Amino acid sequence: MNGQPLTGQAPDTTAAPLRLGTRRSALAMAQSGMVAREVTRRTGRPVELVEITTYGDTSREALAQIGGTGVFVSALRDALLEGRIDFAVHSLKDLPTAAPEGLLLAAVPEREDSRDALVARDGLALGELVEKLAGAGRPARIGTGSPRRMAQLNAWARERGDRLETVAIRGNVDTRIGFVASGELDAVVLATAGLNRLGRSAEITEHLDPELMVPAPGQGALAIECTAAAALPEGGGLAAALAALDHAPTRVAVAAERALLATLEAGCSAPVAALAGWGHRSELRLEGVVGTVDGATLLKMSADGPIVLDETAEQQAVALGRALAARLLDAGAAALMGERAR
Ligand SMILES: NCc1[nH]cc(CCC(=O)O)c1CC(=O)O
Repeated sequence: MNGQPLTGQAPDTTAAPLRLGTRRSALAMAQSGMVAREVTRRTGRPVELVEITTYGDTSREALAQIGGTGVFVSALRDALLEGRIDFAVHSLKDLPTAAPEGLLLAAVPEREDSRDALVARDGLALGELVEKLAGAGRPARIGTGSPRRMAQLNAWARERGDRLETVAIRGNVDTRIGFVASGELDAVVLATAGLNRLGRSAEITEHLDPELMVPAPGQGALAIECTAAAALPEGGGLAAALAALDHAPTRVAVAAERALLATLEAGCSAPVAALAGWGHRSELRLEGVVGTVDGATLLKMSADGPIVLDETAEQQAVALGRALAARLLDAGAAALMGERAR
């Protein structure tokens, strides 16, 4: 392979390549390519990309109608369980919270920027955009497919007494940004991490402060998955090799975010946001948000826990996430259940 890194081990070309299953989207290919290079750099094993087409890639139905983003994940998991690939890379925020049978979360690499990003016309930030259009006598039209982003955008506008209109969109990054370029929408909101990985960070007109827009649980982080059998002696050391890419502080932080999500999912189907960050002296601060899509109600709470980064760290983080979810439910999160859950 060209562009071999100067550090790390040279690929052992005598070993059979590890097969990394990936979706064909530009973002999935970029993420998989990065992980493939990192696995080779750290283990010396060559990695080949195997394209897996998922129903979510070919269907034009709304994601909600075909069962959420889990559809992107399940085709890769089937390929793992059928032995067609050795490992897979997912966006962690797309992973269902239920632990899959027969599979192993081999590594959670260090998280990219977790913030959401605004891509707006004329290089404008959110406040400027809304004010400029108010002057023109109409609300800003902002595209996002995410109820979580809609809820927080609408809550922000309500608080300021400004008007904006959230417009449901889906499609890949090109399609979404295209709505702004074409003038159909005034802005779209996307994950910063995805844009960075695609080399499109120059198109971001504002990084949305988590004060305004708490990201999705796991946003900006990747998940590297292999079969549980890869950790057994006959697995050839694959699980241990992949574990070299693990970043414990990220893994523990997203464990707290996902525990909050899992607990809330059991009791409520409202938009959920969660972000855990490390403070001084191994303090993990978890912030959780539950709201209504119209932004009329937004419950926001946080919890701090000193966490020892030992082998129980994930369990400590899970306990923190569950405790915060319980407080949110007590404060009325359960009552925010959407129509579908009724
Ligand atoms: N829902 C799709 C999805 N899954 C992961 C990312 C971005 C990368 C990440 O969050 O790690 C995106 C696109 C987006 O939300 O803009």
